[in-house]
Amino acid sequence: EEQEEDVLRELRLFLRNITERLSLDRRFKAFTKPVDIEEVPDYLMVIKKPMDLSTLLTNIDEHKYVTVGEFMADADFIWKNALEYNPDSDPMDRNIRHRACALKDTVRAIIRDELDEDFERVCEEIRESR
Ligand SMILES: COC(=O)N1C[C@@H]2C[C@@H]3O[C@]2(Cc2nccnc23)C1
Repeated sequence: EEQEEDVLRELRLFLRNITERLSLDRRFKAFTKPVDIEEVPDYLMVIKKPMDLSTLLTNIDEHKYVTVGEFMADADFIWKNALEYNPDSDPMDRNIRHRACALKDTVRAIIRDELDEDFERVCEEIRESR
């Protein structure tokens, strides 16, 4: 129905805006592109679902997300993967884990501050109807 497509168009605009703002934040540079498997050959042995900000953007444009909750589930893989793959006490691992935690908190703060609960409920009704 046309009104539903209007809602999903607005959802994609909201999700692109969040994703682009995160991509511009220098703290999150390590999360902007997929981890380079040639540079890190064991990455896919440890991490079963790689995710990054550019892939989120592609998914948005491919209409993968019908609710903010579905987007957040993928966004969560970005920081969860970083905590899992970089667990050591050395400064490099601690630094990327700090940035991963900042990413988690920043996504949640933006959504708490900028997502209307009624809008997400309409998206969830569309998801259940399909
Ligand atoms: C989200 O980013 C990450 O989880 N990582 C883990 C990898 C280990 C380390 O840092 C990463 C890239 C890299 N490339 C070459 C040599 N060592 C590294 C980025």
